[in-house]
Amino acid sequence: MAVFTSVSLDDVQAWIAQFPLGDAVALKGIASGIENSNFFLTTELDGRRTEYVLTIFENLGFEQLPFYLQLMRHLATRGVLVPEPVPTHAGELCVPLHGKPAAIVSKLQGSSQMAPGPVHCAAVGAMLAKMHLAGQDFPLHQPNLRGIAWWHEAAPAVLPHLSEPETRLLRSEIHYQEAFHGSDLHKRLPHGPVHADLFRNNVMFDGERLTGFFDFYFAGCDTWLFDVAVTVNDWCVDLDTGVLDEARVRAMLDAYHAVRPFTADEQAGWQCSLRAAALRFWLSRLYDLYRPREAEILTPHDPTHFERILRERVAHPAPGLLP
Ligand SMILES: Nc1ncnc2c1ncn2[C@@H]1O[C@H](COP(=O)(O)OP(=O)(O)OP(=O)(O)O)[C@@H](O)[C@H]1O
Ligand SMILES: N[C@@H](CCO)C(=O)O
Repeated sequence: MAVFTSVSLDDVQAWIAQFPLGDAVALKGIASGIENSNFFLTTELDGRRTEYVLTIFENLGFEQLPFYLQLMRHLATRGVLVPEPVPTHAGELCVPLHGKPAAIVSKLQGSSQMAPGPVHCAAVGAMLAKMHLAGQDFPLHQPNLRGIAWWHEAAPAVLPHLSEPETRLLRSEIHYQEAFHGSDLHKRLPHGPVHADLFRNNVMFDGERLTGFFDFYFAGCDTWLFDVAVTVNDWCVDLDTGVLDEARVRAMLDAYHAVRPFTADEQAGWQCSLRAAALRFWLSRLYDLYRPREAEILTPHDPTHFERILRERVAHPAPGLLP
């Protein structure tokens, strides 16, 4: 989206007094993204101009936001490259603007790399491992809100819209994942705060230099392996076929492993996790496509892309976690 809530520079000039950022001197709506209203905000303090991102949360409430914003802050202070939320004079990371929760975070340099090569995948893998380790002592807990409990809620809403082969695939995969999620193996997988949506459009690069992960608003606690699987399923696929590109997979996994070595249990759970990650986005895209909407205008993402990826992961084993 873009901008659901319209905000003028005048509105922000009064509002920004609660932050230690000086004056607001420019505000520009950002025309991508589908969840929130985002703006580039320029402030001036002691003659120095700095750019930030102002986000107005359209669907998230004040009760969920501390997990995301505190997590970003926790990670930033441990050297993980993520936007750092700016606290108000009173120490709040999130305050109302036009009646909705809003936050100011630091602006990452660069742009998204939408045609990544092995060098980009290696940088993402290494930073992801660093992020998982840095999140280990994060004190807040929130489940992955798009995890298996949500799959059980969402499936009945989309099933009436599906063809016979789609219905069979969805039912059988949920059944398969219930067994995996209920297994002792799954309980032994290392877990903690995960990004859970680390797609190409949620990472910034300046050339080959990774400048940060952003859009933490699907983060939650889950297995680290699930996060790796979500990331591989987006960064390392041929977008037309869903087939994994071995060179990119190896680059990402080897770089991750060099920072945080995979366990034997993770090797055993890898193929199941790739399927879980494909199912999660197939289902959320179906749900966004079919659920009744109010006045909201959205261009839903294509669910068939993740149906193809899921069928591909079921049919062919992916490259292993270790070479
Ligand atoms: N901290 C940041 N630094 C630089 N640019 C940012 C930052 N946060 C957001 N952006 C820019 O704003 C755009 C939209 O942000 P984001 O993807 O978080 O929006 P969203 O509505 O949550 O989107 P999505 O559709 O991915 O859920 C990004 O593509 C990026 O260009
Ligand atoms: N990354 C998600 C969109 C929500 O951020 C998708 O591609 O379906």
